[in-house]
Amino acid sequence: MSKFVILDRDGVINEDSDAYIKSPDEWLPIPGSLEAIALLTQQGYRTVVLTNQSGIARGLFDLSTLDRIHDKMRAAVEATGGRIDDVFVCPHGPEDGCACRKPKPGLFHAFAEKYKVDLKTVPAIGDSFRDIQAAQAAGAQPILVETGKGARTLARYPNLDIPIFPTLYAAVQYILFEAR
Ligand SMILES: O=P(O)(O)OC[C@@H](O)[C@H]1O[C@@H](OP(=O)(O)O)[C@@H](O)[C@@H](O)[C@@H]1O
Ligand SMILES: [Mg+2]
Ligand SMILES: [Zn+2]
Repeated sequence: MSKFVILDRDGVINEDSDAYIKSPDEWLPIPGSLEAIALLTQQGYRTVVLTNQSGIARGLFDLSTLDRIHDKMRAAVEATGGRIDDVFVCPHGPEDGCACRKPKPGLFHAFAEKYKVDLKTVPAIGDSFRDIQAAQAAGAQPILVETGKGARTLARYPNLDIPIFPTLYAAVQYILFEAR
């Protein structure tokens, strides 16, 4: 039985921007995040990314640019000894009423269906409140990191009853410790 970890992208793996990540050049890894994914891979975990990319619907970048951003992300992770097994994207905007834009759980359901996984066994690491909401709606195990928008999330919701860590690396160490 494969062990999975779900990661949000912007603000967890790479630096986020209020102006969106619109090109491969704007995609910059958060210090320690590539090493955190490598640690998961080396410990036998499969890593999937679930990400809102409303920049597509907003016309800020197109799907081929998003593919090039993800090519850069995968290459950077692999160069550090890790692997990203899959990426699930919501390309829609807030007004599109789709089922896949977090905080809705549609991306989680698409992942669980494709890999035949029981989501209650899967940690889901994010920086935004909507990441936590989507994980809870899907029955996964939400974890907040304070990178990206995480510090803002924690300031706005100081009483979150979920594991909270300063970085992805710290969150991965917690996951590995809990699983021993
Ligand atoms: O954190 P993930 O899900 O990987 O991606 C978030 C991005 O799609 C963008 O999501 C936007 O939210 P709106 O989509 O405009 O509400 C803003 O928060 C941007 O700053 C952010 O870069
Ligand atoms: Mg994020
Ligand atoms: Zn969507």
